[in-house]
Amino acid sequence: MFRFLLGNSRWVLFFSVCAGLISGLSSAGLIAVINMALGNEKNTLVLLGWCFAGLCGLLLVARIISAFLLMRLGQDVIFDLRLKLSRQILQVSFSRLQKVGPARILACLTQDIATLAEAFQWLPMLCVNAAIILGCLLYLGWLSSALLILVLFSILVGVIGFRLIETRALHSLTMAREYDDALYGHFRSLTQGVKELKLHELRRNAFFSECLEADAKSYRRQYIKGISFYILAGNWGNSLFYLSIGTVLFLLPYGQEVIVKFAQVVELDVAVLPIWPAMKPDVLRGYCLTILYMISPLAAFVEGLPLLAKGNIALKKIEGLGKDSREPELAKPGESLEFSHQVVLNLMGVTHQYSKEGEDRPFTLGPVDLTLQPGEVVFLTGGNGSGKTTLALLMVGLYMPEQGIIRLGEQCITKANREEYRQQFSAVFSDFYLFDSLLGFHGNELDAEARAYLACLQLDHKVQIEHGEFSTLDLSQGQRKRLALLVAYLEDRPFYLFDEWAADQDPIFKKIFYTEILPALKDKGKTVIVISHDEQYFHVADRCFRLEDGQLSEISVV
Ligand SMILES: Nc1ncnc2c1ncn2[C@@H]1O[C@H](COP(=O)(O)OP(=O)(O)OP(=O)(O)O)[C@@H](O)[C@H]1O
Repeated sequence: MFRFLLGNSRWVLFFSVCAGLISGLSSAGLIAVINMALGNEKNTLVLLGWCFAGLCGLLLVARIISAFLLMRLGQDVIFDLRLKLSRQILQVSFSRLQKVGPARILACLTQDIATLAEAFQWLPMLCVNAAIILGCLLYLGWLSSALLILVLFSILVGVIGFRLIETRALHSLTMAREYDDALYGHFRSLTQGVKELKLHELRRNAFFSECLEADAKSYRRQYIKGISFYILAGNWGNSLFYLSIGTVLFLLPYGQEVIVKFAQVVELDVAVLPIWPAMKPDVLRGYCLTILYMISPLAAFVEGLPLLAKGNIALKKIEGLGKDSREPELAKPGESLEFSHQVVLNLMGVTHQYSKEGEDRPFTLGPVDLTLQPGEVVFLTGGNGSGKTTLALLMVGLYMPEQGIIRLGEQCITKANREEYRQQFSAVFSDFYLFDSLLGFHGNELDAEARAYLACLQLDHKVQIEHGEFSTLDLSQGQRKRLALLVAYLEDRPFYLFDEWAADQDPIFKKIFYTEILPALKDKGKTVIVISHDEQYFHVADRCFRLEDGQLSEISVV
């Protein structure tokens, strides 16, 4: 995580770490002053008092600066990450996005970024506590090098033990995070499939116990395991410090006596023994004070480590998603090309294949050869799973042909102009999405124009439009589709695609769609592709095509 922060804003990190270090050193200075004041005469107390006040001030300012800078940095990074990830998702190809899956994307955008935010919030305290510990160690070294070695040894043993336990903790927390993805998938099913779940008790019970509860339990088990290891590791580190105080206070004097006696027996000069600290009372008092002072920042430091670990796991997940969805497909400025209106759309030998693991015969669409003239209304029919939507996605540029070429007028569609190409299409898919306002539209006449279309679509008694915002989206499926058609009208593009648009309409409006709306679009010179099963209206089409197992053939319209 530090590496990540370093890559994002090294100077802010540098200043905040410096401020953190100053605060830590001031803390150590405070202990030194307290220790001196405890053992000193009254005449030096004034000077020590001033030192104490100065250090308190410095400590306060340095802590505030360090915490503020790190908090700012953390929030800036999260802001950038949120936007970067969302931008990347908007730029990546549709097929890749389908492979990544909505549950994983949602889990990253909500859960992982929130976890990272939590870890960043804790980061300032981590730095301040680390600095206090460092300052205390420096003071210990100044008091007695032997005591410093003893404490460093305790820390080393503590760190080795901690790392050994932490490996297991990290493994469990990583596993817990994997269950999060699965849980997000179940939460989607819970909200989107609520009708089906409510209607079928056995399905509801099975979904609850076999999917939701099972994965929630696995998550809980792994999480508890991970955090328990951290609790164990943290207390192990803490107890080592008490052990080192006990050693110095109670064992060393006794050990000292033993060694002195032993030196006398073997006639050895005690002074030549290499590390033999002269344990003066003020050194001992300073040592105990410092260790006791260190214990709470150390405990806070250790308590925050699981948060840091979870932050790291979240960061890896976000980076993983970023990597899996990295595929800059927008054309660089200057590369995209303008298309002229009223041009021929040509699909030449276009294919697309879905391959799934374990599937013996993957679905293949094509090769498709199709030419659409401006102002032509073309119907596309075929059985379920025959490839109609796949062909539609290829036509509108959401899928890239694996083989073959798409030409619009004189231009072949490539990566460089695909974004521009897609802007030639207005589409209402069978799984369309409605935004609650007319995003991306401007102009003073927008509301008036939209209201006129609302009246045409017989929606004006249900929905109002004010400043480009729909008054409600709580409509029937057929009404929502009419609203989606309104948005497509406003887009006013050369190509229109309707994927089973009429399927949810009543017979009266179905008739209006086929006999009034489609001809009106044709009269305006639009090329219209209609996926439909309404054979009674096939005569409206200029040409009609059928798809069977991915193979396209023209059929008679009468
Ligand atoms: N994202 C996907 N990943 C893998 N296979 C897919 C995917 N989408 C569709 N398929 C497969 O491709 C085939 C064609 O699907 P498509 O949605 O194009 O059919 P369709 O003719 O529109 O069907 P329907 O009339 O039921 O909407 C199907 O066999 C389907 O299983």
